This record gives sequence, C-alpha cells and structure tokens, in this order.
Amino acid sequence: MWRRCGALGRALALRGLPGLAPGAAGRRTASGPSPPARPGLPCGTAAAGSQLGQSKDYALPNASWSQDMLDLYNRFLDMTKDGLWKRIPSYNNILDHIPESMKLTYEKRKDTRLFLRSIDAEGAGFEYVMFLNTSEKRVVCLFQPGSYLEGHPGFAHGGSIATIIDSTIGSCAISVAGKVMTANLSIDYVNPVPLGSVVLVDSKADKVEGRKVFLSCKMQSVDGNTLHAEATALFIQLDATKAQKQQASCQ
Ligand SMILES: CCCCCCCC(=O)SCCNC(=O)CCNC(=O)[C@H](O)C(C)(C)COP(=O)(O)OP(=O)(O)OC[C@H]1O[C@@H](n2cnc3c(N)ncnc32)[C@H](O)[C@@H]1OP(=O)(O)O
Repeated sequence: MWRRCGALGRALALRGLPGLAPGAAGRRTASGPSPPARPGLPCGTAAAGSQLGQSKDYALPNASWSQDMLDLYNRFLDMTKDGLWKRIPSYNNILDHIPESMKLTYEKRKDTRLFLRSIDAEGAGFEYVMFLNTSEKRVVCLFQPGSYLEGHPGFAHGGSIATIIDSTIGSCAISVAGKVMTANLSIDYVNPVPLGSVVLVDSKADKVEGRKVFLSCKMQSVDGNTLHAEATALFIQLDATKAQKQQASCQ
C-alpha cells in the first residue's frame, strides 16, 4: 500500500510521513516561526472556473503562497501526471466541493460558505490544496495557515488545526464512502504550527466497517522533522432517510 509513498518521499525529500520513512515521525522537535509568505504570482495560476464554469477554484496558487508551498504544490502536481494522484478543486460553497452524486438532496444557498473559505483576503486564512490518491485511500493536504488563524502569538489556533484535519480526513472519507459526517475526531497537538509556515496533512482510511470509516492522520513540517499533530477519526456514512431528515431540519 505504501510502496508508492517511498517514491513520493524521495521525490519530496520528506521524512516521517506514514510509510515514507518509518521512525522519523516519532521525532518531536521545536520549530521556530517561518519567514513571511513570499509575494509574487507563481506560474500557471489564475483562478479557474469550476465544472459549472462559475465558481472560483481556490486550490490554486496565489500571491500569498510561500516558496515552500509552491515547491510542494508543483511536486504534487507532477505526481498527478500518471493519474494516481488528483488535485481536489476547492470552492467556497460546499455544494461545488462535493461530488455530483451527493448533491441531489441539497439545494444550493447563496448565503452560506464553506468554513475554510470564509476569509476573503488571500493568505490571511486557510491557504490549502488537497491531493487524492484513490487506490491508497489517502488524501494529502498542503496547508499554509494565515495571520487570521492566530491562537497563541505567532502560531495557528488549535481550532484551525482541527478544522483542516477534519476537512482533510473528511475529504478522504467522502472519497471512500460518499455522504459522511464526523462522529469522532481525536487530536494530539504535539508541536505548535507557526503562522505562514507550510505543513503536510497526510490522511488515510484505515478500515471500513459497514457505515463506519476509521481514519488516521499526521500533520508534519515539510522536511518531515517536526510532528505537529496526530489524529484519528470516525466518520459515519449517512443513511438516506436520516440525511434527508437532517437536511430538512436546517432549511
Ligand atoms: C472540505 C469538505 C470536507 C468536510 C468534512 C467536514 C465534516 C464535518 O464537519 S461534519 C460536522 C460535524 N459532525 C456532526 O455534526 C455529526 C453529528 N452527529 C450525527 O449527525 C450522528 O451522530 C451521525 C450521523 C454521526 C451518526 O448517526 P447515525 O447515522 O444515526 O449513526 P448510528 O446508527 O447512531 O451509529 C452507527 C454506528 O456508528 C457508531 N457511532 C456513532 N457515533 C459514534 C461515536 N461518536 N463514536 C463511536 N462510535 C459511534 C454507533 O455505535 C454505530 O455502531 P454499530 O453499527 O457498530 O452499532
């Protein structure tokens, strides 16, 4: 399962991601704040339209992305060429985000936004892009937390870390089981995440039992030397009747 990850690890010079170089993930080192995000637009980046030709795809480089973020993004993009990895587009409305097959019972509202895309200023909130590897049941998110996500001075708020982990694991669960919701999310916060730094959130589905999807996740620095957080989660596949009731209750 993790054979492909060996190549990934070498390509990215990453250490410590699950299956990449066992052992390195256990290391816990303190990390200082990173330099501020590098200005300047990267190559090949404009906001692309969604499949509807209307919505802006936010999972594309913008001027706030640091060099680390751009380098990593380009390396992952290279890995999409053989079709094993796919970049997941990201819109500010969840209904543009989720697969077509899941939309049928939901009506698109104009007054709601996906929580992670609720801050308009580029680089101030959640800058992220996710890549899906279906055969490995794995989603990796490149995440650069912005200045509006501050908790302790200079570091990302624990709630913002939970949010990006929940969303990364959630995207993985959706790819495995369709309509799901988080039933349980357990996070060990190991080292704080400096604002403006880049971290990798690496999630995989470990087991599916009936409607239950068990997943795990690690958040690490780009060089793999710092483990920031580890998480496990349980997602439950919604049964159709309950999903309809839930939807009706919020309209
Ligand atoms: C960017 C795009 C990605 C977005 C991802 C974001 C994901 C989210 O934020 S979701 C929002 C947060 N989550 C919620 O609000 C969910 C609230 N909870 C619920 O609606 C329900 O409890 C729900 C749907 C999770 C499960 O309800 P229901 O379908 O009735 O399941 P239920 O029949 O009770 O349980 C099914 C099984 O799961 C187990 N289970 C349910 N909850 C838990 C739990 N918390 N811990 C352990 N096991 C549980 C049950 O024991 C049962 O097991 P078994 O089949 O072995 O008997």
